[in-house]
Amino acid sequence: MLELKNLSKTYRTGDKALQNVTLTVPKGQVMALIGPSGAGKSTLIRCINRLVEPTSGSVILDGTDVTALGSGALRKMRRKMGMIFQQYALVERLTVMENVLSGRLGYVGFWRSYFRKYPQADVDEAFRLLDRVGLLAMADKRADELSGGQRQRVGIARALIQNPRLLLVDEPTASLDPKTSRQIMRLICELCAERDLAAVINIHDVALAQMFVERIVGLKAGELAFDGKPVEMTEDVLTNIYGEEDWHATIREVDDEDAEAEEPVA
Ligand SMILES: Nc1ncnc2c1ncn2[C@@H]1O[C@H](COP(=O)(O)OP(=O)(O)OP(=O)(O)O)[C@@H](O)[C@H]1O
Repeated sequence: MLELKNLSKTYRTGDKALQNVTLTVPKGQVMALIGPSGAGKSTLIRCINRLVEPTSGSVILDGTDVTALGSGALRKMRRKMGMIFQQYALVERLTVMENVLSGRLGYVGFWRSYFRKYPQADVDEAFRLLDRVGLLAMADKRADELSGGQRQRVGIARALIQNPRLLLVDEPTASLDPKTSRQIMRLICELCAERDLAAVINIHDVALAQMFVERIVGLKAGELAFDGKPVEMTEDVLTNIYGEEDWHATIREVDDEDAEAEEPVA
């Protein structure tokens, strides 16, 4: 469904952030992207929706070469890619509902969105999504009244109201406590499963990635250094990606019972 072919990015500064990255993400697959700071994870995610222009190579989504699109077609294509950010990127003075509805901006006309006159179907869907992410009672609260975990749930609902085919998720749990981080990862993975949505999740926490996703890709200095299942993530693999350390405590013995024992999101 998503294909990256020899994707490379060299910034004007000469930094080779990505070098010949080739990988395919099938429909419905949730993939975690790990790697040390500066390995190119954010660059890769941003090259997919061309917030960063790749220097060479291509990004194919549902058979369309995203890298070849003009600006109008790119705008339409971006509707298919929901983005979830580390710092949530909410409009603080707007309500939870308004923030969720802003995910429809790519669909409704300028004046309609300017006057915040969203179609009733969008409003109904926003209520459904808020219910699903556990925030229905908060629909009228201002974003700046929410906790980090609640903000990220709004960010998730805003990405989903776009009705995307792919979720691009940049460090969704970096600002959250360990329990909330698990809840957010679980929610993202459950929603992807419910909607047969593919996701690329950029994440520093290797154990958290192992706990929830089915595939982990490791980047090192802009190149693919690992592509496999969570159970294949050994200490040697981590040493290759991050360098020499005692990785024993980081690596999690993954088994299905563990994942099932987690309590569901309230
Ligand atoms: N706008 C930019 N201009 C120049 N160089 C950049 C720019 N953005 C990133 N880089 C460089 O590209 C490389 C990859 O950066 P990137 O942010 O993609 O890594 P990352 O793996 O996401 O790091 P982190 O985990 O710290 O967010 C780094 O060497 C970085 O300095």
